[in-house]
Amino acid sequence: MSEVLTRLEATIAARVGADPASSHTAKLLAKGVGKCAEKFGEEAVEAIVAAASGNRANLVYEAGDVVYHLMVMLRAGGVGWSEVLAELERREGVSGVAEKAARPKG
Ligand SMILES: N=c1c2ncn([C@@H]3O[C@H](COP(=O)(O)OP(=O)(O)OP(=O)(O)O)[C@@H](O)[C@H]3O)c2ncn1[C@@H]1O[C@H](COP(=O)(O)O)[C@@H](O)[C@H]1O
Repeated sequence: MSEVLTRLEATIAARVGADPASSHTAKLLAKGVGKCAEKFGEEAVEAIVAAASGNRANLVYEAGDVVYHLMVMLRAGGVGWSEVLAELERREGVSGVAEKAARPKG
């Protein structure tokens, strides 16, 4: 599963500076991290609506959009997927209550 995300991250990286007319990723990246974050938020809302309405097929589809737009936003924000994985690994075995105290401020 994570290989798909690794490939997707590489594809997104390869779209930096590409022609926005032929690549949705290039179009988003060219607009900057703010627009990428906005799109991520929109896709998250669509996934929320699918989940809340009990539409399983839509939820799977919208979750795909959410993950793709998360990866684009991370790229625009200069964060590598390996950093997110390292953060998840760090949390393994740590209780959610203790984790809250480790959250970055601001
Ligand atoms: N996983 C995705 C993916 N998921 C969703 N989308 C696109 O995200 C867009 C979301 O729909 P919207 O209506 O919100 O977007 P829009 O109307 O095109 O854009 P706005 O003008 O409204 O901002 C659609 O155009 C989808 O095709 C994706 N586009 C690309 N990928 C991956 O990225 C790869 C590279 O794509 P390109 O950058 O387009 O070559 C693809 O092979 C895929 O692996």
